[in-house]
Amino acid sequence: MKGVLLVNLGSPDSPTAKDVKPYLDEFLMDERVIDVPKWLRNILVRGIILQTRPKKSAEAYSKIWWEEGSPLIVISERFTEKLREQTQLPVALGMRYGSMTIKNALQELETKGVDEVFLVPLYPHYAMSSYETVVVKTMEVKDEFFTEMKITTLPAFYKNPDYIKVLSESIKKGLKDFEYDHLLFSYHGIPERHIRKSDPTKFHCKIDGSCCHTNSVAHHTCYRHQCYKMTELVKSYLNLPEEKVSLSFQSRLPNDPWLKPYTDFEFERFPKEGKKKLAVVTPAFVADCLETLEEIAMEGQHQFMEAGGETYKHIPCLNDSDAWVSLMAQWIEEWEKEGVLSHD
Ligand SMILES: C=CC1=C(C)c2cc3[nH]c(cc4nc(cc5[nH]c(cc1n2)c(C)c5CCC(=O)O)C(CCC(=O)O)=C4C)c(C)c3C=C
Ligand SMILES: [Fe+2]
Ligand SMILES: [Fe+2]
Repeated sequence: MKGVLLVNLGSPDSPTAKDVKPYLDEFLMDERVIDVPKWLRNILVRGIILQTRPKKSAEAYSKIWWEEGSPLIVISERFTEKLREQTQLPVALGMRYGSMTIKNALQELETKGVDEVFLVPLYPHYAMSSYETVVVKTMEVKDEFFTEMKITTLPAFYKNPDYIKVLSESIKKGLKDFEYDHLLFSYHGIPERHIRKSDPTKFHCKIDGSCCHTNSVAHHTCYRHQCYKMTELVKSYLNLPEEKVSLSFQSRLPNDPWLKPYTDFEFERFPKEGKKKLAVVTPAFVADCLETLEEIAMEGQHQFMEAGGETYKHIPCLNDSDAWVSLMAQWIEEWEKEGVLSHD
C-alpha cells in the first residue's frame, strides 16, 4: 500500500534555552550542516556555539511562539491535515530534528499497512543541509527499522511551473494594496563551501557572476543556481521590472563566507539608494518559521526602518494555502498513478 511522508526541519519543544539546546545540538551536529570532522564539530558546536546560542535563540523563539506551539510545526500540521482531506493515501508528518521524528512518522505509516512511501522534503531547493540530509536520514531509518519499505523522493521543485504559479500568485496577493519600490527575494543562506561540495563536476560552481547562469549538470544540486532560477521564473511570471527585483541570503553563522549578498546588508543599503518601500518574500521556506517571522518580519523591518526606510512588508510563505495543498495533492496523485515524478 502507498503512503506519503512529509518532512520539514523541526523546532524545539518550547521556546526555552533548556529545550532549544538539545534541538540545536542535534541540528548543528549533523555532518551536512556543520561539515567539518567530528572532533572539530564537537568543539565548535558543544564547546563554543551551544554555550551562548540556546539562550539567544530561545529569546527569538519566544517572540514568535504561538499558543499551539512553534509556527513551523503548527503550520506543517495544518498543511498535513488539509492534504489528508484531498488524498485517499495515508499521510504522515515528520521532522528532521527534534521530537517529531522521521522514525515515528514511518512507524505511523507502517501501522496503516504502507510499504511504498512517497518522501516529500518540504524544501523547494536542494541543499546538503536541508533536502539532502532529509533524504539521507530517511534512508538510514528505513535501512535500520523498515527494511521492506520502498521509498521514492519528490525532486526539488524550485522550477516546477505549477509551483512557480502558486508562489507567484501568492506574492501577487501579498503585493496587492502595498505600494513598493523594491521586491527582495530573501533565501536562507548556506556557506559558500557547501556549493562547491555539492558540485558533482567539481569545477563548475565558482560562485562568480556567471556559473549559476551557465547550463550545467551541477545545477541539479546547486542551491545558489536554484535560488536565481526561482527568482527569474517568478519575475517573469509576474512581469516584474528587472530593476525592482533582487535576491539575497539571510541567517548566517559567523566565521565563514556564506552566500552573498547578505540580506541584513541589503536592508541597510536600500534606503540609501532611494528604495524606501520594501516588500520581502522568503521562498526558501514553504512555511513561516523563526527565520521568516523573527528575522525578516520583525528584525528586518526594524533594520530597514532604522536605515531610513519608509514602509515594509513581509509576504507570508505558502503555509497551508489551498492552492499549495492542492498542488501537493496533484503531485501525490501523479506519483500514485505513474510511480515516478520529475520536474525537468
Ligand atoms: C530553507 C532551508 C534551510 C537551509 C538550507 C538551512 C541551512 C542552515 N541553517 C543553519 C543554522 C540554523 N538554522 C536555523 C533555523 C532554521 N533553518 C531553516 C531552514 C534551513 N536551514 C528553518 C526552516 C529554520 C527555522 C526553524 C524553526 O523552528 O522555526 C537555526 C535555529 C535558530 C537560530 O539559532 O538561529 C540555526 C542555528 C545552518 C548552519 C545551515 C547550513 C549550513
Ligand atoms: Fe537554517
Ligand atoms: Fe552555480
